[in-house]
Amino acid sequence: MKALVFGTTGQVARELAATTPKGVRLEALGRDRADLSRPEKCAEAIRHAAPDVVINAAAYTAVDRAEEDEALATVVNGEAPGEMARACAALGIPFFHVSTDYVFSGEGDAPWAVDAPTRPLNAYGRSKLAGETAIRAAGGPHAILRTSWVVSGHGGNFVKTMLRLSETRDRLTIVADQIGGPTPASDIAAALWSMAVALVADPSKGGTFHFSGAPDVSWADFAREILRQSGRTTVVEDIATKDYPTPARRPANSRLDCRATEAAFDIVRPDWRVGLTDILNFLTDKAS
Ligand SMILES: NC(=O)C1=CN([C@@H]2O[C@H](COP(=O)(O)OP(=O)(O)OC[C@H]3O[C@@H](n4cnc5c(N)ncnc54)[C@H](OP(=O)(O)O)[C@@H]3O)[C@@H](O)[C@H]2O)C=CC1
Ligand SMILES: Cc1cn([C@H]2C[C@H](O)[C@@H](COP(=O)(O)OP(=O)(O)O[C@H]3O[C@@H](C)C(=O)[C@@H](O)[C@H]3O)O2)c(=O)[nH]c1=O
Ligand SMILES: [Mg+2]
Repeated sequence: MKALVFGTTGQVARELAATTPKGVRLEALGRDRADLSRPEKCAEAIRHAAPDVVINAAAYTAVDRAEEDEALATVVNGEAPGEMARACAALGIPFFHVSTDYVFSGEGDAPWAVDAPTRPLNAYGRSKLAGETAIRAAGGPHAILRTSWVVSGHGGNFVKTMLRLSETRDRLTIVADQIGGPTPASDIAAALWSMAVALVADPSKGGTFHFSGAPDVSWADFAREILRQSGRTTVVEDIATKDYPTPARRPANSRLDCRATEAAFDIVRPDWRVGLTDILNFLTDKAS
């Protein structure tokens, strides 16, 4: 089986490349070979590679920057995945895409079901929702995996931010009223590979799925566990979202109901505290 992956440098893209299963031949395209700001080029790349399955792991992920740059975010996160999905539909091959908890409004405290109404609060969320809609409209076999709060040893993420800030500060103020599931990129890659193998065998298994790490926590609790596991003495103080103003609004409730993913693919929510230990070990080894 040949898999074409969009993205080489991102958190999920790197883990997909590092964990390619036996029997899968991977071709990964970076920005130099497939720029998502040029959606038609991405479709052309799919036709040229003639893969058995396509996974899109590239996206415009700068949430605050997207507020001023919504047009580009919408091309990259909305139009490009739509073009990719149409190219895959024409070839009759399954298309895999990663989406986000930020398509939801964050109301209430119940976990969001896959078919719960979407209402993004920010430009990034709107652009990701546009991608979901375009993929479904393409009409081919596909799976959209919504995940949240992605972390890994690579790229920019909350774990690395907390480690960096704790180098110079004894006290961090972190929002405690946004709740969600931190998700190691390595677990997302494993889920995507299982789903890819399953859908190539049976394309009717597609749809929209949720996948996040457990347990659900606040960013403040997440920060405390990062610092605890790294042996740092920096203290985390809970603050409210209103006391941490940012250009983009973020959902208060990012809990994802992942039960349908377990039922369809036997993929259970991973304990992110275990993945976090692996990430911290990786970063320590890299530094020494
Ligand atoms: N990060 C998170 O917390 C979450 C992410 N997601 C989704 O998961 C997926 C993977 O995210 P993640 O691995 O964290 O992403 P990263 O932010 O780690 O990396 C983004 C990737 O997209 C690439 N990219 C950005 N713009 C373009 C472009 N115009 N053309 C080609 N490539 C481009 C980047 O390439 P380059 O290095 O060249 O810039 C990079 O490889 C995305 O769909 C994201 O929306 C969902 C929930 C949470
Ligand atoms: C650095 C810092 C952040 N925060 C808050 C801001 C924010 O609410 C939260 C997390 O900050 P981040 O900048 O990592 O958040 P953000 O980049 O919005 O993370 C999101 O990225 C996109 C791509 C997704 O799809 C989401 O699932 C989610 O992971 O922590 C503090 O309260 N104090 C701080 O010192
Ligand atoms: Mg971010």
